[in-house]
Amino acid sequence: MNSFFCQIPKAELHLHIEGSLEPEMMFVLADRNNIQLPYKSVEEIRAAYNFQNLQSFLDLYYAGMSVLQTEQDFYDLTWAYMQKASAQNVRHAEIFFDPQGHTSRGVSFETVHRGIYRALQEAKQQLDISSYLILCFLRHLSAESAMEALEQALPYKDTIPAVGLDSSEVGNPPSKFQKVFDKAREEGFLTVAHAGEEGPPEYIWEAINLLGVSRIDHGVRCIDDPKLLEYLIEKQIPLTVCPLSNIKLCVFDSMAKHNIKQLLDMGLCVTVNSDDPSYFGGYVAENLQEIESALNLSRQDIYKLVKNSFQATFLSAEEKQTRITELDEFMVK
Ligand SMILES: Nc1ncnc2[nH]cnc12
Ligand SMILES: [Zn+2]
Repeated sequence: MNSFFCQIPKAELHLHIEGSLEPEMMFVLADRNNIQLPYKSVEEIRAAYNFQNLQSFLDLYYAGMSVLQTEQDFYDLTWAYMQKASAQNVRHAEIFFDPQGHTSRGVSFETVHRGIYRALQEAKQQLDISSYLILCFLRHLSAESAMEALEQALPYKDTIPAVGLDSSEVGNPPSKFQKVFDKAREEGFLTVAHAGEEGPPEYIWEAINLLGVSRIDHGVRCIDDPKLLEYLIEKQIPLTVCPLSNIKLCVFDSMAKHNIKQLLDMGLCVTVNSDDPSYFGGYVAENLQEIESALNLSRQDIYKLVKNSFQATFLSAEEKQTRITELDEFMVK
């Protein structure tokens, strides 16, 4: 790893905490909770991470989650990610969690939230990384189930500034969750949604027009709709792009064919993120390094992507500026 990509101050805005579960920890937690894994070794787990599309990944992702049972498990998972983020000079992280993936297995919302949130608070104190939590609804489940998850989150509203939408995209358009997102916005949540990862540009329009999102997660298929491109540029609606994820899930055939440089050059507010780093082979610094070499990015391109990452956060204008100043100081060193 080139140290520049580790050291440049950055924000991460698209990270599923459950997708940061490394195979080593999967074994430790399985042992601790007396769970039998269908793998004999860490190498065997990594060898299974060969995906044809989003669904083939999600099947393993939900199976992997089963080792997360106690508050301590969620704490350990989150603390491990924050240490990794600290080593890559992530200055601010906005982190997704999937409560329905846990409550459906009998783990309470409170257990999940307490473990994750405690680790985030400690990371603020000990590692000086700020963070926000984003509750994601699983779109392959019903709107009623999402509404239930929202109700469960209300007592924790002060610690969860936003809600999002993830899981199997095609066939589960944003419109399915319009009422849930209406209620979430009434309750004061900001909103984001995965859209245009595998699904069509129409889903990006729906996320904007029906769910009122502040950012689009992935969004790379906006390239198929010139009017949408124009709109995203004009409004500077950020896209949280995840290059290694897109290659592992066959959204693009190779990194050389990824459209992030094209989107950046057109003036979209694109950012680089890791999605599910343990499954896709890299955290945010590895994502930056991979696109730099495959797409011949300049230092100015990298600077712009990282600056966008701060601009696209839910931090206040003043907090954004503090971090951008730190970035500017790093660049002239
Ligand atoms: N890349 C992705 N797309 C949709 N849902 C997800 N959940 C975890 N990672 C995801
Ligand atoms: Zn994602």
